[in-house]
This record gives sequence, structure tokens and C-alpha cells, in this order.
Amino acid sequence: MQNLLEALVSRSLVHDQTPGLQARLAQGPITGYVGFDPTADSLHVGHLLAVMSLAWLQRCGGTPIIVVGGGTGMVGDPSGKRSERPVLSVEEIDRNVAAIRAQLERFVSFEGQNAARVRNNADWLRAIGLMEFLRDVGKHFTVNYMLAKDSVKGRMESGISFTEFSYQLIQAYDFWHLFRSEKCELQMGGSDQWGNITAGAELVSRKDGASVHGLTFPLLTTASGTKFGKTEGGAVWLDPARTSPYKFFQFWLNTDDRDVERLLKFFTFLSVEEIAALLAEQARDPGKRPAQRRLAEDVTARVHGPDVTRSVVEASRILFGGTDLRAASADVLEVLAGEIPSATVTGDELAALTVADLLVKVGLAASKGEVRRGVAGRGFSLNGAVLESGDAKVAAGDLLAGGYALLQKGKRNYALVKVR
Ligand SMILES: Nc1ncnc2c1ncn2[C@@H]1O[C@H](COP(=O)(O)OP(=O)(O)OP(=O)(O)O)[C@@H](O)[C@H]1O
Ligand SMILES: N[C@@H](Cc1ccc(O)cc1)C(=O)O
Repeated sequence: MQNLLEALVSRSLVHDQTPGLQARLAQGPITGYVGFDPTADSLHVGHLLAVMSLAWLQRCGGTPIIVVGGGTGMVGDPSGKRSERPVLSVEEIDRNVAAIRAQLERFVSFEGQNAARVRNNADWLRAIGLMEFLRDVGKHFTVNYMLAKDSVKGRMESGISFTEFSYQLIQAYDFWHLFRSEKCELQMGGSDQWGNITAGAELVSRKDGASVHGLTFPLLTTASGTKFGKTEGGAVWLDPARTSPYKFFQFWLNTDDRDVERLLKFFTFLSVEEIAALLAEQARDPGKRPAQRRLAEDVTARVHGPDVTRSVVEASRILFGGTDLRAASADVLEVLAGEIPSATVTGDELAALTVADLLVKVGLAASKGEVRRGVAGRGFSLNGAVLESGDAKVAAGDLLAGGYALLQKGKRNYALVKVR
């Protein structure tokens, strides 16, 4: 079986590790965890590295524990944050926990000897009494130690509440609790989590005299310097209601050539040799972007499932040319209708409207005059065929699957009309 550290190092997934991890892994598979705080009702692609690290742990024979932070979410992690986190109500936290838990469960297997486990730290943290906590946990840390953490140092100017200052001890308690109750010996997280992870290892060592381990992965930025996972529209979410599977797919497809090798290593299970072969293919035919395509298909399938991915791949093929529209299924056109301007008309309305009316209705032209001029310049198409006249009507028999007509202005502007 593959060694976890070797697997992660070969994919440049290791930013930092505690001494002795290699030696511990040489003794056999390990139980390890990653925690996710319920700051929103969905994970975003920035969380996917953490999810992949748990999947690798399982592939290497280890037992992954997913911790959802119903307790820590009440406190707020200052790591990597320049200002205080907003306080969420307990109801909101519990709702978010349920939503992200369902997303996380898709990435690991709950079968076999090393089946994954899911834990909610609300179950142990919400019950702790303050006196007990100060005595049993707080006593093991000096304020000096806590002040030296980057998460706190970075806030010395702007200020940090006592609540967020204590966060490192709460996360430390989790690690100790999981060590005690499930023999969990490894915690992984983004590089911003290093301070919290090492505080946990410190607590286990102080209370139980045992050594446990930590591993962090790099915080991803793109070649253009932005934090990975953010677009102008904000974060790229896993929840299809927040980021449609089509936009999710496009996010990966648009990966810069300079980033694609790194992202294939991080976010797919393709072997290093398979990745090298894809890049060689890319070098031969850069226009087809086989590396980006494979990345986008692979990640979208893992997050949204193979059926949705097939529709999305097909829909993007339609917009980027080179497909026979007559072969498009109603599902695919429905995916497209969610992404491009569209309008719905009844059969009677269709019979009464000209194509020029429809182009104006969906916003591809401001007026019939614009349609006339555009048609003269062969600038509009209907279902892939250049429009010869704006006065034509769309016959029911010309409609695509699902009762759709695809209108197009120039190369890049599309709209759909759905006939009810
Ligand atoms: N670009 C990234 N690369 C690697 N890990 C990330 C990335 N973004 C987020 N993470 C990981 O996910 C965890 C949770 O992300 P968090 O909610 O703090 O970030 P965020 O939503 O990107 O925040 P914000 O945009 O408000 O800074 C982080 O602790 C970090 O370990
Ligand atoms: N602090 C982590 C989440 C986390 C919560 C509880 C833990 O025990 C571990 C990690 C984050 O903000 O990403």
C-alpha cells in the first residue's frame, strides 16, 4: 500500500509536517482528521484540498475522521482572518453543519475496515463547563505561547476578542478528545491551521505524554496571484444552488496553462504519469486544452456526479462550437437555459412572433432595425443556421429537443426560447 506522506509529497500537497510523522507512518496506517467550520451552508473549492487529503489518507489505508464544527463554529477561528468573524446563531450553525456534512460525505467511503467517520464537535464542546475547561485545558498553555501564534500576532494591531483568542485551545481540545476517544494521531489542514494543529499536539503531549502529528497543505493561489477559488463573483461553491454545475465546470476549464499541472495533482487522483501524458498531449494541441478538460470533468464528476457532468460538458460544447444541435438532449438544453438569457413563450405566441421579435424579446437585439442590419451582415443564427430574414417564423417542427430554439448573435452571444 502507498505511504500517505509519499503520496502527498509526490503531489506537492505538503507544506509543513511535525517531526516524526514519517516514522509513525512507517509503522502502519493512521487515523487522521480534518475539521470544517460551518461558516456558510456550503463548502467552496478552497476546502477541496482538505477533502482530497482525507481521501488520500483513506486510499493509503488510514481511517479518516471528518469533524464538522458545531462547537468551534460558535467561537470563530481567527486564522488567516484580518477581522473578527460574525457571530452566527446556534440554529444557523446547526443548519450549516447539516449542509456541509452532506457535501463532505461524498468524498470518502463509509465501507470497509477503514470506513470514514463523521463527528460534530458540538457533541463534546457544547457540554464543557468553563471552570473545568480553564482548569483542565487552559492550565497547560501560557498566554505567551498563545500570543506567539500567527493567528493572534496578525491581529495585535486591529484587535482580537477573548473569544477568538481562545479558539486555538478549543481546536486543541478536539484533537485531544479524538486521540483519547478514537486513537486519532494525525490532524491535517490548510497552512493557516498550523498554529491550531500544533496547539493540539501540545495538549496531547501535556495531558497524556503521547506524540501526535500534524500536516498542512499549501494555501493555493493562482498564477495571477489571486486566492484560489475566488472569482470576481466571489467564491466558487460546491452547492449547485450557489454555483451552478455549469459555472463550476467552466471555473476549472478556464484554468490558466501555468496552473493546470499543479491543479491536476491537487484535485484529481490521476497518476503522475497520466498527468505527464495529458500535458504532452496539451503541448501537441494546445487549442483543445485536454488538460483543463480532464481536470474540469474529473472534479465536476466528483462533486456533482457523472450524469450532471455529462449534461454540463455537452452544454459547454454547444456554446463553444462544434456540435450538432439536433443531437442535443432536452436535459442539456435545460442546463444551458439556466446559464444564458432565455424566455418562455406559448405555442400560440410562437405562431404569432417573427424571429426578429424573438431576438428582441430575449435581448439579443435592441430593436427590429438592429435585427435587419444584423441579418444583412449574416450576424444572427437560429439553431445553428445563419438567419436569412428576420421576418421568418419558427415552425414547431424546427424546435430542438424539449421545445427549445437557440438564437445566436455573432460568435459568442446566445439565448434560448422555450416553447411551452
Ligand atoms: N485557496 C485555498 N487554498 C487552500 N486551502 C484553502 C483555501 N481557501 C480556504 N482554504 C482552507 O479552507 C479553510 C476554511 O476556509 P475559510 O472559510 O477560512 O476561508 P475562506 O472562505 O476562503 O475565507 P475568506 O474568503 O473569508 O478569507 C481554511 O482554513 C483553509 O485551510
Ligand atoms: N479551524 C478550522 C476548522 C476546524 C474546526 C475544528 C477542528 O477540530 C479542526 C479544524 C478552520 O477554520 O478551517
